This record gives sequence, C-alpha cells and structure tokens, in this order.
Amino acid sequence: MIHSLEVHDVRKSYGDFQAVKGMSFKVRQGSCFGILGPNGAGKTTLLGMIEGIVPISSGSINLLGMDVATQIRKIQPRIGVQLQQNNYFQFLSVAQLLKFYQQLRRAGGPPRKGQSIEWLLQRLGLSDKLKFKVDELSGGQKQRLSIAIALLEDPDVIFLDEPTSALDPHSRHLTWEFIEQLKQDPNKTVILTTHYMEEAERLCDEIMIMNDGRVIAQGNPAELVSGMQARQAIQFQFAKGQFKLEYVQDLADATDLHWDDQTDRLRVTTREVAQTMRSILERSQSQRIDVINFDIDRPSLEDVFLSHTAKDPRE
Ligand SMILES: Nc1ncnc2c1ncn2[C@@H]1O[C@H](COP(=O)(O)OP(=O)(O)OP(=O)(O)O)[C@@H](O)[C@H]1O
Repeated sequence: MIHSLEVHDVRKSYGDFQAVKGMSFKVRQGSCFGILGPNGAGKTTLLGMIEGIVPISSGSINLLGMDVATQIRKIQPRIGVQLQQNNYFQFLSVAQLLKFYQQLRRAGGPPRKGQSIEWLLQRLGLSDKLKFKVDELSGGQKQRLSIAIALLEDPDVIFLDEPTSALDPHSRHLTWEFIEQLKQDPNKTVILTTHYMEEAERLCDEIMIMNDGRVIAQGNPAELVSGMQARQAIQFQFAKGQFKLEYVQDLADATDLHWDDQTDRLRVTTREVAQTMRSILERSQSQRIDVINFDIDRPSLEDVFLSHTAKDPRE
C-alpha cells in the first residue's frame, strides 16, 4: 500500500505552548482523509506543518515520498492548498486571478496536464463569474474559487481546510459532488478538515479525530461508529399505566435504564440491541402490556466525536 503522507511524532510549540503534542499517522494514496477536532485542537497548525508553511518543532513529515523539512520546493508543485478566501487580490477578475495562480504554480515546476480553468469553474458553479472582480463575489463563491485555485495544475495531494463552511446547502452539495468526482482518480489524495460530521461521513475514507494537539481516534467512519455499539439505545412507548420498571431491571445486556412514568416511556442503552428488544417484548407480552411504539437510536459520527472530545464542564 502506498502512502502519500507519513507523519511521525510531530510536535509544534509556540513559545511555551505546545499546539501539537507528538502526532503520528499515515494517509493512503488515493484516499480522502478527514481531520476532525474542536476549535483550537491544532488542525490548522498540523495542516500548516504538512504543507511546509509552519516549521515543525520536532518529528518528521514525509509527503509524496519526500521530506517536507528539506524538500518542500520539490513537493510544492505537486500539492494544491486551499487558501483562506481573504488572502486574494480583490481587484483582479476571477479569470485574472486564476491565470495568476496558474503562472505561479508553473514557475514552481514543469507544466502539468490538469483540468482547464473553464472546466473547474463549471464544476464549481462559477462559470458565469469569470469577469467578476473577486470582491464582487459572495463569501460562498470566494470559497469555491479557493477550491478551484487549489486544483490548478493537477495536484497529487489536495488540502482543503473546511471547504464548505460558508456554503449554503445547495453549494455544499455541489462541492461534495465535486470532491467525490476528484476521489474517482486513484492517484489523487484529498486531506480535509471539517466541522461537519455529515461531510466527513460522506466524503472521507478515513477519519482522524484530534484534540488538544493529539490523535485520539482514527478509523473509517463505519469502524468509528461501530466502536460505539455499547451506546445503542432503544426507546419503548407503552400504553398508559401498564408498565413497571421492575419487569426489566435484571436485563443482562442493558447498561442503562431510564423510565419516565409521566409519559410511559422506557429508554434502554444496551450492548445487544436484538436480544434486549426480544426480552422486553417477551416480558411485555407475558405481563399483557401493550407496546405502542419503539425506536432504535443508533450512534452517529457526531456521537463518536462528542464522546472523544467532550470537555469536563468543570474545566
Ligand atoms: N502563531 C501562533 N502563535 C501562538 N499560538 C498559536 C499560533 N497559532 C495557533 N496557536 C494556538 O495553537 C492552538 C491550535 O490552534 P489551531 O489554529 O491549529 O487550531 P484549530 O484546530 O485549527 O482550531 P479551529 O477549528 O478553531 O480553526 C490554539 O490554542 C491556538 O491559540
């Protein structure tokens, strides 16, 4: 298996403050790798170090088979970085700005084939904006323009920092479809940060959750969620005044039982959904209790994220 990126025990300090505290991970070539973490977790610092913009304090980063600390000039023509939208020259037209960045990228190495500017803009819903000045674009349009710029000259690794944070639902779906299309190319690796769990679940083959400068969980979205199976819960709605908690208090797999006698609802957290459900239905039947409804709450990636990054309220 080829890895586009290998990060080994990387640390970053700003004065006495350690923003990244020894992180190690690998990213498979051709995959979409998501970096998730709460505000201040160190995502931007980490991305900056991988892109060669922020010097590392210790450890090593190997990108596309080259050492970022010593070979960044050779690496740069092969990576595309989505810049923050406010950094652009506001007085240039979209066409001029794209040409400008294309020339800059060509100056860093031999021309690469890549998609045309027109194709990129069309796929990102910006075809009619070629003649607009950058400061005449909306926030969401500037964000999509920043993705187009990251893709100029056909990069092998594309870094997207919260690519859809300012987008309305329609533009977000358009951008997701665009990223999904990028993923079709087995040679392209996409590394993105996001706060949207739906985005991470839909786009990422692998997710790394970081907090306080450390890796705290890693895996594909399904694996991370299945690690939370112990938290699956079933809710039962019984007919008024029939059910008593004592009927189910000895259930083997239940880790938590919550009974509300005002609403006649029972919530059971369990390790074995099917077995627990069967037991409760059997007991209800033998006690002649009518079960009006039941619902299974399956954990989501958001539950995984929250369980790993929840702050102690006393902090
Ligand atoms: N140039 C700097 N000098 C000093 N401290 C910094 C600097 N840049 C970042 N930090 C600190 O490092 C920590 C991590 O910041 P970083 O921007 O990497 O987090 P983040 O995960 O990207 O957050 P967000 O989701 O809010 O963008 C924060 O506590 C921040 O204050």
